[in-house]
Amino acid sequence: MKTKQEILHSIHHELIVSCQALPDEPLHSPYIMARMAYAAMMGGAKGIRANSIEDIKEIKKNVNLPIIGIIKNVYSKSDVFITPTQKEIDLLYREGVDIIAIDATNRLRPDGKVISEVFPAIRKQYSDQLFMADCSTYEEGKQAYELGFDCLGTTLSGYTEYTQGTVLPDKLLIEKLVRDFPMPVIAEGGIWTPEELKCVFELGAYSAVVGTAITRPMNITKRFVEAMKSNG
Ligand SMILES: CC(=O)N[C@H](C=O)[C@@H](O)[C@H](O)[C@H](O)COP(=O)(O)O
Repeated sequence: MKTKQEILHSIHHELIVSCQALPDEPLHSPYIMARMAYAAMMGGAKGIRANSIEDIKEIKKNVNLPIIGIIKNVYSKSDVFITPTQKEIDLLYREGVDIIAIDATNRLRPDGKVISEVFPAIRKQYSDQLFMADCSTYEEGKQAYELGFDCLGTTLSGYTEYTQGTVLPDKLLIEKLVRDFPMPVIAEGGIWTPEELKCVFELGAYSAVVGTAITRPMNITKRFVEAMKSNG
């Protein structure tokens, strides 16, 4: 089994590809996500971000790369949907993923608590597990650093009510987190081009996750169609 340091080292300055398709997306299927992950590996990715136990199990059969695991679950009365409760964390831990990513925003979770109330017990219970904090702001990153997360992600910038409209990738957030916190900062969210990927690394990102631009053909098609229309 790899140590925490070995896992982090293996994704340092490397590309992680997010292979996700929710039930309402055209490619929703563990089989397809595993093929996506395999293609990403063949293309040179050094990590996979994946959602759900079903997808993770299938990806593991096909790909021998570190996995950032999440479980997206929508509960009523809460906007937190990326690994929102202890239940999803337990499932991911039992399945075994290299890094568990959790919503680390300041929003109320389905259990009525905020991350600063729930994470200390999780950190204690699963001391051998790497945790990534999916943040949307600098303050959330700071708090996650203080709470003992192992790496920070910019995943939720642009996706919380108070960050809506942020231009992605959120270069300013990446830059500030890198500057102030001596821990891996993973650039994630809205990286669409190789140039943008290069740029986030120049800003000091430890590694970067690219999802939609590689693994969501419907959205990629839309971009082409929209570009075509806007050019008359
Ligand atoms: C906000 C949210 O739900 N983000 C999710 C997090 O796991 C995924 O749907 C994204 O695809 C992933 O973050 C990668 O980002 P992008 O697809 O922009 O490269």
